[in-house]
Amino acid sequence: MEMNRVLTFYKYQGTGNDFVMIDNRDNSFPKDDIKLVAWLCDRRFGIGADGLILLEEDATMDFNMVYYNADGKEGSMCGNGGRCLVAFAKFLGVISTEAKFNAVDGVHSATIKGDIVELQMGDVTDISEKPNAYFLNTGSPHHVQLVKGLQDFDVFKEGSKLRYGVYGQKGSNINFVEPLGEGTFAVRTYERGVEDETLSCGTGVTAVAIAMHKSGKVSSDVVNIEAQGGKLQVRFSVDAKGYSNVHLKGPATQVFKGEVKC
Ligand SMILES: N[C@H](CCC[C@H](N)C(=O)O)C(=O)O
Repeated sequence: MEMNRVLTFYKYQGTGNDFVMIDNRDNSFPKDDIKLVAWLCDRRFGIGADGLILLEEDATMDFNMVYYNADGKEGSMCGNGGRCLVAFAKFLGVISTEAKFNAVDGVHSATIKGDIVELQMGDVTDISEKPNAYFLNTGSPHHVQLVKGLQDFDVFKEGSKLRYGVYGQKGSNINFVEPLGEGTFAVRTYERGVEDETLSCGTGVTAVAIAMHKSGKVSSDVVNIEAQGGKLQVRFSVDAKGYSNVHLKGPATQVFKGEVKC
């Protein structure tokens, strides 16, 4: 590491899924430095986060989102990170109450009111049914499995077993779900790229809501999810082609600003 560069960063969290945010509109961030990103995300040697996100200029949209998992590698879409980035864009004065931005899986629109960010996610048409689970892509790949006794469930052990054993090197994020009552589900997620349980996963929660609707466990087009780190809401439209107009809603908060030598 260079150690003579001083990087200004902001720390954000959305239902306990936390991110280092960097304003990279001047393109000064060394984007290919996997080791640097992994170190910034390290909870003991660095700042600590589930991921790192760059806010960049975009030719046609309000901004561009670049997302890295805590392992330093560029990840697929991150729903909570996207919501936090909208809050960061508002803080920077890049947007006011509405945003349209580019991310790795395409264009997203969003609205922000106070610290509540509602983010439109991609349409979902392919949902594969497995013996006792569902697999779908909501910007990131997600395995969704119903379990009993979720609070005592060994998410790390069972999650990593499925992540590597069933989905191989490329892997998948693994969500375990338990119904809590009409239209409400508790969810715990093992995240690929973090290789651990996180307190919340936005694309995961979105996948759970859609899979629960698909399986008939909920009939409403608004689904409430209680993640370990807080509550999120998912709504969608459904027709013969699949799920569209998918929205993920919940809080996104700035925690602190800092400078790091690297
Ligand atoms: N925490 C993220 C998911 C990141 C997906 C990532 N772990 C990957 O599979 O690349 C979210 O809120 O949607």
